[in-house]
Amino acid sequence: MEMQLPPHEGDELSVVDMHTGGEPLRIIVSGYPEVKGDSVLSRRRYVREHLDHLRRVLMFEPRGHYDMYGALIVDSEIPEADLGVLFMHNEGYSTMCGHAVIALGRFAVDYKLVKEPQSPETQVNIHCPCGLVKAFVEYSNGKTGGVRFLSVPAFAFATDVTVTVEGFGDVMVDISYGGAFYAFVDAQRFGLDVTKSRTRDLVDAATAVTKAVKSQVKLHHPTSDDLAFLYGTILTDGKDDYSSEPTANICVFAEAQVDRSPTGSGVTARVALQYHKGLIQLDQIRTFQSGATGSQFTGKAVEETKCGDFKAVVVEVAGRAFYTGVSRFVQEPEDKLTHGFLLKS
Ligand SMILES: O=C(O)[C@H]1NCC[C@@H]1O
Repeated sequence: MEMQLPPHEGDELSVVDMHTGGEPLRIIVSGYPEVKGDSVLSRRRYVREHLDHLRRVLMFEPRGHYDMYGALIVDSEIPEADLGVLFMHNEGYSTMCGHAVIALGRFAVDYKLVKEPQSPETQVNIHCPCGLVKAFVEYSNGKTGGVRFLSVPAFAFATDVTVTVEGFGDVMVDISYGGAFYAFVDAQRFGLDVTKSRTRDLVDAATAVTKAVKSQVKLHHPTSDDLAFLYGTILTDGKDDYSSEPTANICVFAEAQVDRSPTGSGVTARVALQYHKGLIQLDQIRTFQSGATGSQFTGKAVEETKCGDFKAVVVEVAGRAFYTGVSRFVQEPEDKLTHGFLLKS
């Protein structure tokens, strides 16, 4: 049978679906109207104000689900960028997404968004809302493979900050930036284990921390106010001292959304924190494992730098993404649920 849709009205939205370490990435390849703006950050503001209905169509049910993640390719104002990108999730638009960069690196080479691919690696410069991220995609015999990327300057924002968390009392957190801000807490503080506890319990604890930090700590980013917000909380297994063994974490971001991957921007922020605390040296590789799926990324600090007055590091994160399919989505005018919905949790 030929896979054609019956006659329908309206524009189609076409996507390529991938996953990185189990975390979905829906890459929107056509069907979006023009995204106005003179910078990637202003385009992020534009989609939030004018095109948010399309995020709900593509991320929410019946086409997506509570934990769906998306990427919209846009123009970049940086001449060396091969592409600009906006990230979307269940609550809005993030500023950095490492699992998406790993998938987009492969996608950009496979879909010819970069000039002549090079072996053994092809460089893809991806302009994320947080800045330019350089991805390096394994390429040989016409096939793409694993991807590593170099982060924007990442820095420990504050360590040992006490916040009062509803249901848990005073909790000490570290706050670090890896293209987005995260709060970090050892899951043992809540009597939880990131690899064994029920996901719902981990989400409840992490969400309570996020709420507390958002209301009790004022964040600041040296280059833009658009970047100065807490994206989520990462619960860890506390194994921050250098070891060749993997260390596990689980990231709860946006509106209690759970990352299936080890979280590329979270690994970046966690490496910056470990480096700041003197627990790792430059070029010392650590393996980070997702508490949700067991999938792994590696991370290492490769260079000292500055971000405003903060001492920062460039972090290299590596992982692998896979294609899962392509879809063409339509919206039938009579369909009352066409605009997307989420179940109340
Ligand atoms: O890998 C990452 O950085 C992301 N994954 C979902 C949440 C973060 O944006």
